[in-house]
Amino acid sequence: MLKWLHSKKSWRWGEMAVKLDGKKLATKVKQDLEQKVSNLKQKGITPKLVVILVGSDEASQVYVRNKHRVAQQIGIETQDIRLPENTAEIELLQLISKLNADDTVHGILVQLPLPKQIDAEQITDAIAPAKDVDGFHPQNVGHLFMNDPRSLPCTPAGILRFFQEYHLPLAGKHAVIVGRSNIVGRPMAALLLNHDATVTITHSKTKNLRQLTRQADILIVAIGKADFITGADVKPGAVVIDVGMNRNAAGKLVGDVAQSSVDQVAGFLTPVPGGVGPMTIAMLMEQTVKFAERSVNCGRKNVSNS
Ligand SMILES: Nc1nc2c(c(=O)[nH]1)N[C@@H](CN(C=O)c1ccc(C(=O)N[C@@H](CCC(=O)O)C(=O)O)cc1)CN2
Ligand SMILES: [Mg+2]
Repeated sequence: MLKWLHSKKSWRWGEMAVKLDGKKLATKVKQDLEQKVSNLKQKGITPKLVVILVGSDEASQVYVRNKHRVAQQIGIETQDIRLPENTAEIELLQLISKLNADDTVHGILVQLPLPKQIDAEQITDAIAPAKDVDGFHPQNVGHLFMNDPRSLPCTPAGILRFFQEYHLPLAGKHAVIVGRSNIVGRPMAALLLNHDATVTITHSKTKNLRQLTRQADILIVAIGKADFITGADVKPGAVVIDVGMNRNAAGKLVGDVAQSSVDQVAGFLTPVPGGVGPMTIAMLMEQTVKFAERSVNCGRKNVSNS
């Protein structure tokens, strides 16, 4: 654990929130992974991640490019599969089936969102649970909810890592999650529950939502609305995690939290950009390396390197 990451300082009234630095933490995770990848390569295994992008969504292209860049920095082999916007669901299913059977591939990721003719649920169901680096397969979701996680969705995993690295306690704390998506809100709730937090999930139909957020020791906001949470909605000293990524009128990337007002009230706060986002990609790399390590333990070698 690196000393510079975690502040032992406790928050006091009138102080600005301590920034939870996702860029720094992601750098540390990636450095640790470089060593693990090098160890694997000595055993004849090169971790391999396949990323599939269907269509030409601009933001997705940026995220996918970043995934390949970070993987290559660490020494993970990647395969970049681009399919046209009008790809039929069956074509994607056939591709996944081939990749499931390929022993050189440790992780398969289909970038979301998908074009409307493709049912994302059919696709996540088709990826072999042992290669599901996104943790979206129902089997992996079930294991997570039974407190026996096999593969974690990357954004919640990255959020959990902040708590661990900054020594922020979870047991007995009241965590309020704003948003109930399959990618963030629901798995986040399971993960926090597994760490003994008391969890409330809120969403668009929740009555008196702001009364709940004001009671939160830990507030996780993933609702997709700029400035949805302000300082008035936050308990003094709370840990606030901003998962939002919205473009404001000036085209600037902003979260779901009004950062300048929440900064005055919260004890700890993730910035946007540079908070949760970089950790999502770091966790994807960690999961890919874990799957490759697991393949060693199962006696499955990476054929191209063995
Ligand atoms: N199959 C998946 N699809 C999607 C996921 C996912 O986890 N699996 N999550 C998001 C997109 N995403 C990764 O895929 C992602 C989004 C943003 C970032 C990030 O680092 N953001 C930066 C800012 C980037 C910018 O300037 O635009 C930050 O917050 O600092 C990483 C990953 C939906 N799809
Ligand atoms: Mg299904």
